[in-house]
Amino acid sequence: MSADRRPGRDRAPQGRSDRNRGKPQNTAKFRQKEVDPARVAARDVLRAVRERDAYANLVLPKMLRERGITGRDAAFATELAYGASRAQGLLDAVISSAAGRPVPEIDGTLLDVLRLGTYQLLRTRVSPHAAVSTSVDLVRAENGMGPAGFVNAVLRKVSQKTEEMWVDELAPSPAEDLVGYLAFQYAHPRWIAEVFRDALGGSAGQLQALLAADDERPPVHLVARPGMMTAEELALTSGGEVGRFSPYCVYLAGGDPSDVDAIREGYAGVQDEGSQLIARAVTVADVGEDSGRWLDMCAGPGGKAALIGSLADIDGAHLDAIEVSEHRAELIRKAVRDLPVTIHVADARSSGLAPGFDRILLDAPCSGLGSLRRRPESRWRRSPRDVDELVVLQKELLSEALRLVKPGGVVVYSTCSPHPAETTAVVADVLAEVEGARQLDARPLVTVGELEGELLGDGPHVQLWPHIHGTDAMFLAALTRD
Ligand SMILES: C[S@@+](CC[C@H](N)C(=O)[O-])C[C@H]1O[C@@H](n2cnc3c(N)ncnc32)[C@H](O)[C@@H]1O
Repeated sequence: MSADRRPGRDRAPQGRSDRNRGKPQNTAKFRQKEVDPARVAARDVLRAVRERDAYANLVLPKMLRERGITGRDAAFATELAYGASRAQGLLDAVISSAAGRPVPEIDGTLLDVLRLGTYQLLRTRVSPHAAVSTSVDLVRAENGMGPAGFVNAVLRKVSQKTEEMWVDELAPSPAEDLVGYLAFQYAHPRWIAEVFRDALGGSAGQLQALLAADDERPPVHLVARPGMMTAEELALTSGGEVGRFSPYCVYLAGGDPSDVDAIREGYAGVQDEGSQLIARAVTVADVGEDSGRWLDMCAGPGGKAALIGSLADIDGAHLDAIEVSEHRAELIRKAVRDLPVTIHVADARSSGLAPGFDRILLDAPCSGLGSLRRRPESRWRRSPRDVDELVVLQKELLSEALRLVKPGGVVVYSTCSPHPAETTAVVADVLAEVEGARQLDARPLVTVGELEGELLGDGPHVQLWPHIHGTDAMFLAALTRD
């Protein structure tokens, strides 16, 4: 067992000076108290993320179900686990300053609780007393009195300043390093803020609005499956509001989507409105005579394949869906049940499928920098190197898409990333290499509802943004070949 994983009671307590070691501790002051299940669950999620590289948005719902945590407790656990995961960089800087040591020198199990406590102090309306005392209770129950004293001291120090005061004290100066300041303030790694700035054309105001939107809890978007129910019906039965752009979209006001009857019955699903627009774009492009051969080249877990499959069903078309991972192919099978979709577990660069498709979606594997809101911890796990590897794959997949599409057919290239290296640069490089390939204006393909004019930019591609469109930062380009 590594030193880091040893149970707390075996360790020298952190934060106590050597002088105090071995002295009897004041047990009356720290009487054993039961900690509420929401905070325990949030602490356990942070631990799973830190120790096992788990995904918070997969671990938490399962944990809440297994422990029977519902209603307000579930909402509080979600706020704490996701909020503390998203804000990790900011929280760690504050903790490190208050503890007087770098975060890697703090025991992981204590750090999880310190992050939760600091999040409550800086970013929630929980009273400072409750934020500190429940954190101390959590640590005392598991690690003992000494570590509980350390956590108590650090959090008391954190509680002496507001978030704004900590940002002023610890962030780079906005006059000298505006991107660094904004990245710190809105809890993003600096390199990601730089990528966003470049994708936004350098505007500091836009960057601030984007980082702020990306630092919020995202709205839940539902999709009404075409041919099964309308968005109006879904809005009525779910208590949500019909979306501004996608004709299938409903904004859920709150609550758990799995409580919505239409979702349980398979008439609706959870899907970002931007993803809905991209799936729809594939089906509305002009391809001349449509023989009904449609292809989704990177289909797992099947959100867009399910929407395209529903529209193919209405149009009498058929969708082939390729996915390299068997596990994710299984998820597609569940998503497209009863729809005219054939799943192929294969590498889409060499699937063996015959060319001549009318419509192809290449929703490429990407860094996911456009959907950081939905994957709370992911911004702290990504690195610029991830992007370099993905770009090679994205270009190979797009070249293959252009080989598989019929002359005059359409290839929609999309990413849930606004990173210029994964979006415009991939398209430009492939267009330069593939003879007869051309870029189309993608804007008419997503001109729907209130989405038109300035909201669609200068073309020929379309970039959606959380702070402008309320969607994930999805990119789409439309290509064809002679
Ligand atoms: C961005 S996701 C697609 C999301 C999907 N369109 C949806 O809406 O649910 C990219 C998918 O491509 C798959 N993938 C990665 N490399 C691939 C390859 N060479 N061939 C086929 N699929 C691949 C990944 O496993 C992942 O499931």
